[in-house]
Amino acid sequence: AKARHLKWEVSHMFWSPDCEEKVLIGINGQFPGPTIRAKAGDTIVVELKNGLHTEGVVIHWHGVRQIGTPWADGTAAISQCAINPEETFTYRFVVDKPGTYFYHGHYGMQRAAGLYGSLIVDVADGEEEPFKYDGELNLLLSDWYHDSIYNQMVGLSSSPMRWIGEPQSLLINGRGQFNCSLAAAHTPGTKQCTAGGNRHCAPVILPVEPNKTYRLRIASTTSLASLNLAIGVSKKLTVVEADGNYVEPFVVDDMDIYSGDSYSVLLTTDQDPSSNYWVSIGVRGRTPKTAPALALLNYRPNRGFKLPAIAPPVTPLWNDTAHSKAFTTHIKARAGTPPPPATSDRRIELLNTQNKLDGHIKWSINNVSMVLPATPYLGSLKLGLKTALTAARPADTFGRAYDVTRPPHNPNTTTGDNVYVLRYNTTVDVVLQNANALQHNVSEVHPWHLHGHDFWVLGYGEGAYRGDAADAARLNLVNPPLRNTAVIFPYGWTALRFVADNPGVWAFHCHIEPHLHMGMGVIFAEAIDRVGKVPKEAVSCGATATALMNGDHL
Ligand SMILES: O=C1O[C@H]([C@@H](O)CO)C(O)=C1O
Repeated sequence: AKARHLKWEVSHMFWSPDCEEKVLIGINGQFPGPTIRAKAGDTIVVELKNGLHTEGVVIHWHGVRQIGTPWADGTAAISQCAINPEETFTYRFVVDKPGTYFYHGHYGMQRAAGLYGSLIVDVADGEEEPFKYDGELNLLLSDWYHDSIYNQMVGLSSSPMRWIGEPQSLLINGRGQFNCSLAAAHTPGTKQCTAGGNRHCAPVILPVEPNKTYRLRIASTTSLASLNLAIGVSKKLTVVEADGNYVEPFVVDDMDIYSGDSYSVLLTTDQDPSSNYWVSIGVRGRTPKTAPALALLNYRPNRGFKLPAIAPPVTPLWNDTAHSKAFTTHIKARAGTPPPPATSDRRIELLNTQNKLDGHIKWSINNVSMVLPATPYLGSLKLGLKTALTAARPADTFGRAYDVTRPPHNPNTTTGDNVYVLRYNTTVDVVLQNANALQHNVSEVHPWHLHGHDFWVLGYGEGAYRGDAADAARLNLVNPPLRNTAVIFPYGWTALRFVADNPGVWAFHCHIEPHLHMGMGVIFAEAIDRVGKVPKEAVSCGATATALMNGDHL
């Protein structure tokens, strides 16, 4: 294992990810940010300089559990102070598990402004992956809005709310095409994009040799969109990894990818090699208003930009929920994955509702919408500051009387810290309960992401969770997949289990950027008494703060 030192500077830059010039947040002049490639057991050291002029920044290493380093999790107001302009903060953490990961901003809506990149961890020297392949292709998926995140955030917190709407473009490795199609010949009413050039929005070309097996690494950092990916004519994809955990291999024609998910799938290039083929990414779960993203699977020695004669594969209809459920529930842990403890010590049931607060629209968990504090929890809880927690502790249950099939009877909500205090080494069950939003007959998809852990996804159910024998019978304790992101389907529930064995303060939230911004999350404060020495620069800001902590005074 070795240490990999990286020097990064975050800055605003002009960029044209979908051929329209906008301002986004890049790293070292690149968008997406640099790909980190490491081996399991390596230590990653990122010296991150904030080159934004007037706002803080942090970076979260999505899927890295940060065992023993909770201050490196990169969550503003939770694990650290936002890094001020001109300041440098050093992230130092171990990537202990091979897999497909990514990193992204975790302050305000900076992820949606383009602050993200890939993080790929290979097996340690001398180890082997449990499947074989000849080459690798990396697809980092995102969605893109022409409105700045400042416009978006002001809209979301205005009364009446101005919803961000659907994205203008979907991006593959930071590239998309707005107002034109690479496959215009097959898409009536669209104009053909110019394919070539080295512009920011030039299409992604994925070079392959015929009759080989490729590992596609796919991750989604979308702000809003749930996605589906399909490739070429013989679409067979073998799913082998999810969120940095091996899964029991299974074959699909197309696959769903929710924001926060990552996968590896194996693709055999056994199509007629005289042609190139389309990789198509479409929107699921919400009425799409965004054209599919296309990339070219380039069978060598064809030219990269040789357009396929056949149409792009059509991804399933956005509201074919049965198709989505079939895919998601197919995912099982690969043999050899540790099984969950047979029982839990605590069950936390979290009702997800859309609510109103003085005319503003919020998302609430057990009727409390999360707000983050001025002082990061990791420091304030470790020091036992009386001001660290504001409200009473949130409830572990929402009661069985709530009707999840209708808009909330009383839509009024409050705000709070939503901090759950977890005892060391306890086994915690979380049941995420979906419900009807404010509008009648609307219940949305929400992908929930947990920091600091993988959880076992024990099962999914329809309607209200009752905690009775019938619900218990729906849980898989034999080979549930280990993941860090799990979706709740409309009007359904999802049950998760994890062991609170990683002291720290961990966010658990909807990975839809505007929903988190509207309060859709909770915090797990886990065994704070066992958190090691927190670096001062994580939880105090600037040299004067450090000096004061050293006992100096003004
Ligand atoms: O949070 C959301 O708000 C809108 C809608 O419910 C109100 O405009 C929407 O689709 C969301 O996901």
